[in-house]
Amino acid sequence: MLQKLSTFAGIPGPVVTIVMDGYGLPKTDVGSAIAAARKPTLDRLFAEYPNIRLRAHGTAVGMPSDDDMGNSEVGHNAIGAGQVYAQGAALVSNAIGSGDIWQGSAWQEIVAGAKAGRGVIHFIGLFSDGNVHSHIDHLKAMVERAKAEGVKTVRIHALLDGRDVPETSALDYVVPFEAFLGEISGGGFDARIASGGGRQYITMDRYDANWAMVDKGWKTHVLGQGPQFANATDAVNGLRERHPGTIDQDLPEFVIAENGQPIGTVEDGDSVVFFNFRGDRAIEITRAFVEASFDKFDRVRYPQVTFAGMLQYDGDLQLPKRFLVAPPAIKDTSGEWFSKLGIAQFACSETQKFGHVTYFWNGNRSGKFDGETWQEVPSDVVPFEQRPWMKAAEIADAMIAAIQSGKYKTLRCNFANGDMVGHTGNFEAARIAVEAVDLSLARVLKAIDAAGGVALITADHGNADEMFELDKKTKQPAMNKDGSFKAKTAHTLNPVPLVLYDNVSGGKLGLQQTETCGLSNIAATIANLLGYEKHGQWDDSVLVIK
Ligand SMILES: O=C(O)[C@H](O)COP(=O)(O)O
Ligand SMILES: [Mn+2]
Ligand SMILES: [Mn+2]
Repeated sequence: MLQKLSTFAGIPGPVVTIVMDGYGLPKTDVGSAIAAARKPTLDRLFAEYPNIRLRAHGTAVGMPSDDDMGNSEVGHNAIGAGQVYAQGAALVSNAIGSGDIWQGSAWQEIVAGAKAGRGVIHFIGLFSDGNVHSHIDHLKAMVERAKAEGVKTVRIHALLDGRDVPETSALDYVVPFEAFLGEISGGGFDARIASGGGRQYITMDRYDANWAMVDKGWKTHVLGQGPQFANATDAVNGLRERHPGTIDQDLPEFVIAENGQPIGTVEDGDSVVFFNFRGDRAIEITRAFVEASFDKFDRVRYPQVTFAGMLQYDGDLQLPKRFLVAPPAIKDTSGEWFSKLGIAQFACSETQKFGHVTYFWNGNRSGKFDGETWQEVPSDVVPFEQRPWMKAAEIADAMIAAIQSGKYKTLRCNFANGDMVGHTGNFEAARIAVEAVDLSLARVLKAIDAAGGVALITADHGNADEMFELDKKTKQPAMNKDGSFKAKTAHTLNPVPLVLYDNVSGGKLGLQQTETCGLSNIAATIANLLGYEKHGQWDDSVLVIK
């Protein structure tokens, strides 16, 4: 059990953690939608309350290197668990580096399954080096290994990124990869890209927000339905011509065909690897492949395949049963230990981030701990630049009601705006997104004051803080050929804030800035605010008790 602190009895009211998704602290205001936003409440918080910067990227959140940006999965894992675990990106690259992945039963079954059928392995996944959901080097290693093991045919179904990497960078990946596939093919081995499309258009929906995307992905990858091209390079060029101004993540589907016949439909006896390591956007398509009875859309045809995920995407639901690399086993999360103390906990977000503030927060656990209440506000199903306020007001409503109910000692929520609108690359919309969060924050803080509580206001990684690619030399926004600024849709490497909103302790509490402090220091800080020592496994608290 967590011990009581001897020096501090804890806050009388609730301790509320507010995650402003995608709200980083940039080095320069140039290109920052946050700096451009009118945000009186946030400005007041930074001017008047204790606040520090937390590391939210790279090794501080379990990524392979400090060149890797943070993301919502690893960020919420670190916040909720109070610890840093090596994450999917690092685990897969280590397993490939050591060769352990090839010895595992899942890879061997994939190869054996293909050989027992037509000799075909399909690899479906996000086609970039973003390292948030996948890495193209992992795909390359698997194609090489498949050939070495005597597999005859490889078909790749490439989801174009432009969201974790520059927004129109698809050809930077497709052209060299098609060249690589050309070189490695021959002598009875044939590896080609067979289908694909923008990741926000097909296949990679999450949290049941829009199954129609997955339906479209199935029709593209499995049934081979869609506009036909001779190869993926032609497809990207052709789709860009037909849909001017559309960025990679939103490009429609394409199918590679020969003599009018798609070259890579999925058939009985094939093997299929979904090569993303991250779970949120992998679960729905995985379900379509592994569930015998399935009612989310009409699959038309349900090929009997040997299916594996790069990781297991949901440990509780064992989805999928076959996976190439074991996910991190996250233990002793704050949710679990607060539950053991009998502390009632409330978690809320809108659909797009609901799993982040529940499942990821609790160490990739889909069930609730005793005493937890979760509330999901349904997200709009529109391009978010069209509704940048998203559901911030409704999340605030839910939080205020939960605070006023007096039932909960800790509450947490995620405002998705800075991140989801940041990913669109639309500066003006991102500015409005930040303003929407500011308005909602003001309302929640009022309710916290009335309940005698405190808030920790933070973020899981940056995004809206850099809306343009900056020129490395001039530090000014980089330009497209037509003179417009190059939009940046990806997360940033910037630190995030941690503000202690405290009108209760009379100045007794503060925050300690250290060189290494990061998201994993938040759980212990919450424990201290509740009047408890941290769990032995958690990273240190940054709370100062004067
Ligand atoms: O899935 C996405 O939308 C992006 O790749 C990463 O964003 P997230 O980590 O904030 O979800
Ligand atoms: Mn996020
Ligand atoms: Mn994001």
